[in-house]
Amino acid sequence: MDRIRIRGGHPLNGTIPISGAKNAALPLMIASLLTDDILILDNVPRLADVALLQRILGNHGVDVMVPGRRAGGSEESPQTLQLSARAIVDTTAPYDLVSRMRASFWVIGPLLGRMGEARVSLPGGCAIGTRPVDLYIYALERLGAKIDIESGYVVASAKGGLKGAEIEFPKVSVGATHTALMAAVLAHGETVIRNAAREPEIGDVAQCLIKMGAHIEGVGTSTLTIRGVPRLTGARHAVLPDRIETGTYAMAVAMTGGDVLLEGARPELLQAAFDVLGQAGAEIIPANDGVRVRRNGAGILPVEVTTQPFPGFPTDLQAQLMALMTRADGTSVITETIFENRFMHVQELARFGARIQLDGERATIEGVGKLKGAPVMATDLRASVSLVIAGLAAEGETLVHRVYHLDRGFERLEQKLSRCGADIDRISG
Ligand SMILES: CC(=O)N[C@H]1[C@@H](OP(=O)(O)OP(=O)(O)OC[C@H]2O[C@@H](n3ccc(=O)[nH]c3=O)[C@H](O)[C@@H]2O)O[C@H](CO)[C@@H](O)[C@@H]1O
Ligand SMILES: C=C(OP(=O)(O)O)C(=O)O
Repeated sequence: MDRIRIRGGHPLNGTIPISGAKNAALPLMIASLLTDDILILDNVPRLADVALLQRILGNHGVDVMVPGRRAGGSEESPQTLQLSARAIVDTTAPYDLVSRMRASFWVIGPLLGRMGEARVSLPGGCAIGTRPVDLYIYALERLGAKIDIESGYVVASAKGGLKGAEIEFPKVSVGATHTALMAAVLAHGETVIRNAAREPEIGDVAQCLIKMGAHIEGVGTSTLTIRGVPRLTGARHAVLPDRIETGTYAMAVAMTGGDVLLEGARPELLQAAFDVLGQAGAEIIPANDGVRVRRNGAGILPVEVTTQPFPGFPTDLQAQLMALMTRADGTSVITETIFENRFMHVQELARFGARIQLDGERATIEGVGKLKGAPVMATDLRASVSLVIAGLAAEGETLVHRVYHLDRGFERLEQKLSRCGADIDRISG
């Protein structure tokens, strides 16, 4: 199995291109199930999750084509996918595929909306908590679906079609909002989703659905009003830039010192994270073609941060911030309120010599003068990249095992970092 080797201690300087967002590309690809026309998606990142979702969609009958590359194009150019769900041949999403990726469960909304039935395995994804699906079931039942759980599958049917309804989520959920939205666009009548998640990736999907002919009001707010239409058409849409990848590299620069342009990044997508980085002593400078992040000379200052749904500080950057705070001049407190078990990086960061104490949802991080490289391994995507950030600043060699987590969510990670001066490479096999 591949490993990433890092020899720490080099500042980062240069340009890092930001890829399309994984967490937008996945639901956008799933939206292709809603139409028998062609959906063209530009700026799709080359990630293991995207490849796996192509297989899952293929199982339902979706043809996924990668149109001929432009002259001069390469593996580094953003990818365009053409998705055609002319005929849905199977409404079952099987365990062996869905158990590997949380977002694949979201096919349940479009399958139910278009076909009136779906049989989808309960999902897997990063091991960061129990991750129940009660809110999805609540939303689909409100839309008139009959739901049963049978042998690990959610079996949903709506023979006469879904019917618009009031859906008020008791808790903010990204996936349940995506699912309710994608189910409601083809329902009869009006749906109002209250306490909807406001993550920018939901707005991106809503904008694409509008291009496909959906009627959606309130995009970007916590109340979405959807007037169902009988059919959607094809469209062309570019995936928005990845705010979590942006924040991750920003924290890497804050950790190592240096000056990097995050090309194509949109700062308004992660204002809360940039505010925290500013408090920590990094300079965040908006540029025409992205955002510059710089830390030259100054030490890293400790912070107190609580994860929240958007527009708050994202849980998907919590592990990376913790890695940064291991080197702060003082004690930081990070409170994780979204997932109850998202601290798997703590024991691995300790291998570098970090001092972190856990008390329920609170982590107290006492900054240390230096980290020392170590063999490490993480059980989820963002935790894995937090170990890369620690390794970039640690003395000596770090080996990050179980690289497949990183490949789920970070495109060409070692290339992007090595071009900015990091000593990092992949050991295959
Ligand atoms: C592919 C993707 O976009 N994944 C993101 C998505 O995950 P995901 O959509 O799984 O996260 P949710 O927003 O649904 O989860 C938020 C909280 O709601 C709880 N919950 C959720 C559904 C439900 O039916 N019942 C319930 O209790 C979860 O256990 C969690 O405590 O949003 C998370 C929160 O920003 C991010 O960390 C993930 O990267
Ligand atoms: C938790 C994540 O992914 P997933 O929801 O697919 O497990 C993530 O992107 O950080």
